[in-house]
Amino acid sequence: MRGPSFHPSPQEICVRFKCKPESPFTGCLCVSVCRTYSSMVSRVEHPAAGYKKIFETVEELNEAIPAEITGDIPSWLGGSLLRMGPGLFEVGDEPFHHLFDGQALMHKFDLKDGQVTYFRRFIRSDAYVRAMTEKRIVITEFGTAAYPDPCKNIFSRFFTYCRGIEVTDNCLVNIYPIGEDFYAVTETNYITKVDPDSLETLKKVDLCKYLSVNGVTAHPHRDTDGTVYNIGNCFGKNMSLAYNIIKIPPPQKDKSDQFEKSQVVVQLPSSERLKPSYVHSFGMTDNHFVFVEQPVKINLFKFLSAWGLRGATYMDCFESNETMGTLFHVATKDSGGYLSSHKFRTSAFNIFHHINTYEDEGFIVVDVCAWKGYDFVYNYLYMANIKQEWEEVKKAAMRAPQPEVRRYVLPLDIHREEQGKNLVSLSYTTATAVLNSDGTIWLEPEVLFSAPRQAFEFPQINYSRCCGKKYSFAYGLGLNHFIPDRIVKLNVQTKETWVWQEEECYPSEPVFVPTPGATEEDDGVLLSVVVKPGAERPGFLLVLDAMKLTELARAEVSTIIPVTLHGMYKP
Ligand SMILES: CCCCCCCCCCCCCCCC(=O)OC/C=C(C)/C=C/C=C(C)/C=C/C1=C(C)CCCC1(C)C
Ligand SMILES: [Fe+2]
Repeated sequence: MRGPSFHPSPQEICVRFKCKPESPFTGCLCVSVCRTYSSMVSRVEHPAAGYKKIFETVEELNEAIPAEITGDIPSWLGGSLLRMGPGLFEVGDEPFHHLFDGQALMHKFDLKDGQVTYFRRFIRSDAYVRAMTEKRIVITEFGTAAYPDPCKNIFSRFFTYCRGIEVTDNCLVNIYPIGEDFYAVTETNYITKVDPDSLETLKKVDLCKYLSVNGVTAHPHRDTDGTVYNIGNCFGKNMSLAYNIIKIPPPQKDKSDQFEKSQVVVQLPSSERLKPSYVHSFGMTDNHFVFVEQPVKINLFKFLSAWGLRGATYMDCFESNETMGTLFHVATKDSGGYLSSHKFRTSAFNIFHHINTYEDEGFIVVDVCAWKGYDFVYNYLYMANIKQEWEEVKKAAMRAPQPEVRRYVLPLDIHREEQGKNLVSLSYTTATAVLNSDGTIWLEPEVLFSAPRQAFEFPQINYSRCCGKKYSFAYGLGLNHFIPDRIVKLNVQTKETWVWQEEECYPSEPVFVPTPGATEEDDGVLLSVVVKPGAERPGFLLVLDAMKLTELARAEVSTIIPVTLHGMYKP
């Protein structure tokens, strides 16, 4: 299998060994050893279906375990890679059905003095603790319904329903700092304070106590002073619907509670009554917020009524709007003004991750990981889909929306007399924006990367240097029919790509860590947790040179590490 799978295509050369494509695919150095090549497109097949292992339950660890290192870890790299993901995929004989349901497991690779250790603990959320105590799924998760306790009599079961549904606090999606504290998060109103050293669960915080939001994304933005911005749905009084952008200030001199000082800074109206769009991330430049209102909708009527129904889940409340296309909203950051005078529109796509957003010569450039069409991508992420045999996995992904990295360009200064013309005059992009007679602006993107069923997802950038600024490099996880099987670097200016890939290896989102004092944007390393199921030590922390995407080191442990979604590096 290995030869054909890893050989470069005729347009590519192997960056490590400079092998040229040969026909047939044999006898080339890169066939047996090359792990890096200069194309994004994967031709790797997974007939052994080793990826199933990353979706299986593991036990937490009582103490950190040592890793065996090969290669050289840069001496300046001392800190912790913290990551979140599902780690318990069933409770007794009750399975969690969706990828985003498993109970939150927090992972930590510690790097210190050339040594690496690995540790993991489950978050003691109410969802987890009660599942462990009652030995059943007690709290409804994203795609799995909790059923009432069969031991309770009919009256107490009735009252359980009448109390309404308990919103999940299963913080499996991400971890980030607020002030000096660290929070594991999902997308509901509950975030969980954790100790990043011991991985202990410290405190559950209900954001509804402080802010008018029903939940916030797991992808906040952070200013250099530590101010945290985020966006969430708000189902207000009289069913008024909005997307609220919130601001949590940095630690206060008087040590007062930051949450007490948090506030809604911008309110963006929902384009459809009773049906706000699902929001997973947003863009932030030095002066603006950008929110993309996608055709994946939360039907509030279903949301409020479905909870009374036996077996309903969050997934049951989503629906697609087949006619609205996709809307871009822009708001100013400082004065909290909403630029409502212009409506930016384009055709339908799903969006989960913004890559970066910046201002240039009076335009806002918005780079995103897009999935074409209005069909909800999460419909394809049920465990029953992604744990199938490889041929079935591929068949299911054929029907799903197709991924593409896109650049949209929004003009800020618009004049009525410019109707029908392309308003984008940036020299380096083919993206267009045309003013219509009804005052709306129709956007067409520039495609930065596209290959059938090969996604560039879970994007990362050199955040501290480039967030909100013109930049060159994005790093991402390559999904092959939804299976994560490579790490990719994309030059968003030239569209050049680099790939790290190894047979039977399943990596995670690559986290960029800059070299101290670096002058180049891509001077640093990428950290990714990789699973290699058949290996003697099947889990490892991979350290890549972010410039060349070549391996610097790996630190292997003798345990499988289940799939992780997002995380951070704590220096
Ligand atoms: C790492 C490899 C994974 C392998 C396959 C991945 C394929 C991915 C393809 C697309 C990219 C998608 C990225 C999504 C990443 C992610 O982490 O998503 C997790 C999201 C979760 C768990 C969302 C939970 C949201 C909830 C519980 C929302 C609840 C609510 C409503 C639905 C409406 C009312 C408000 C409320 C309660 C907040
Ligand atoms: Fe995400």
